[in-house]
Amino acid sequence: MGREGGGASGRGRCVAGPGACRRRPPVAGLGGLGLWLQPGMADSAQAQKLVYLVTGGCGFLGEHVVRMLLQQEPQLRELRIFDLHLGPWLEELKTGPVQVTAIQGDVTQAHEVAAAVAGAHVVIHTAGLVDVFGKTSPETIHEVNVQGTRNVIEACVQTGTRFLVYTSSMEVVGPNIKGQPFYRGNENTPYEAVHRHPYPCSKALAEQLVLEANGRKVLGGLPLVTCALRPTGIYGEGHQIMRDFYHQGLRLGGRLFRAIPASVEHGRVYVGNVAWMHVLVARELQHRAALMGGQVYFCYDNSPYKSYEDFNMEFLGPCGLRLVGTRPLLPYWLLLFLAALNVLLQWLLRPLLLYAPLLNPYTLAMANTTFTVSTDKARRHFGYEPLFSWEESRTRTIRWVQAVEGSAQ
Ligand SMILES: NC(=O)C1=CN([C@@H]2O[C@H](COP(=O)(O)OP(=O)(O)OC[C@H]3O[C@@H](n4cnc5c(N)ncnc54)[C@H](O)[C@@H]3O)[C@@H](O)[C@H]2O)C=CC1
Ligand SMILES: CC(C)CCC[C@@H](C)[C@H]1CC[C@H]2[C@@H]3[C@H](O)CC4=CC(=O)CC[C@]4(C)[C@H]3CC[C@]12C
Repeated sequence: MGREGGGASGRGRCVAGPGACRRRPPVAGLGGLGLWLQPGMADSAQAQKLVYLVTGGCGFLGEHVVRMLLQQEPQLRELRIFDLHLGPWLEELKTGPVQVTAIQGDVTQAHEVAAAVAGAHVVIHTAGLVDVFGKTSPETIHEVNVQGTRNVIEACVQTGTRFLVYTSSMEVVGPNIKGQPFYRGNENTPYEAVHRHPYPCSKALAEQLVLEANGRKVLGGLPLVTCALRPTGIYGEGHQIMRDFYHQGLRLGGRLFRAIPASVEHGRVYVGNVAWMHVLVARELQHRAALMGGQVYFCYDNSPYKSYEDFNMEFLGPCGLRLVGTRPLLPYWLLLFLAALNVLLQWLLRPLLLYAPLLNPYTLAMANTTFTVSTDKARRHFGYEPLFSWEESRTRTIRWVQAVEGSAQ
């Protein structure tokens, strides 16, 4: 099979700023819901010899990757979890047969990264600053997402780690600054990937670094094998924005008001499937380096194509919320005005407090631009099939929102 890349390669320009799977269905969830098997229940008959490092392992996606590895990767001997903030839930993982090593560290500190990477066979680099709300400065976003990734690559090269999986994002491709739709596109669909916002700029630069590092000689002389996964909007247990929408709906008397036309499709993927794809890719990269090295893969599953708000209602509806209106209640120009006002308020209030509402010109443009993915590249290259059906993904997410509600009372 020839190399694939091309169209939606995402090696976009930043126009401003700095830039035969063994399936074991998880049975219990995150955050004490007990939706997963106990750690280390992977088949002990298989040789446990590999050391994995997950950066950002205490984040929304990272926690799912960590739990999925413990459950689905039989070759695991040691799992290192590197994060700026370590979660208390890590303690419960330390009782299983796999050695779980929690490392509090900062990806922007090259020596901390090198110490964590030394001796690891595989690195899954999910750590990143996900900020499209203006909470952090563009410089900090660049430092964490780009310099942090550079540090991870250099650590692999210096210490002899050969396999690196990078969590990129659909945002590396788009939506672009022109708001052009990307309708059911794949990794080769032509699209003008031009960004202005610091977050997509940083993800595009970091992805480029990772892909360009493929083939570099690591300590010992063997080549580094890298690839990048590009999730669309991730949802599922632990999704902070879903929680915010839920609480906002409760405050508004069980109602949310439609802001986006129902016809705008937004790509979404369940966190368990994104985690599963990371586990599979990390495993198969070791066997299919020639095919998979230097490649990008969108993360996809069978979640339906819907608008951002209609999709959220799949979970918030069964939790008692209602989306009011079949069309946006406010005209687009007014939303844009309010979004611009929020930017002004953010700037004015900065010396006093951090004002970072969901609505700003960037998030409005994101939510208002069709961006959906339809591809089978991951299936063809490494046999990926979603581990969770849409029904399971939906049920798990609803259960989690209900538990959030319960714990808030
Ligand atoms: N949430 C989403 O919809 C999507 C996320 N992604 C990517 O997935 C990755 C994970 O995102 P989420 O889990 O949503 O975010 P998150 O914020 O929940 O997790 C990121 C983790 O990285 C850690 N981290 C941040 N700065 C760090 C630093 N300097 N050193 C060490 N650790 C640091 C954080 O403490 C956190 O635990 C990110 O790289 C993000 O760009 C990609 C597509 C969609
Ligand atoms: C009130 C508004 C009219 C609606 C706001 C919705 C927005 C907060 C979200 C709409 C699209 C989301 C982004 C999208 O899913 C792609 C993403 C990929 C990432 O890598 C990180 C997260 C995000 C930027 C995601 C963030 C929230 C939205 C902008």
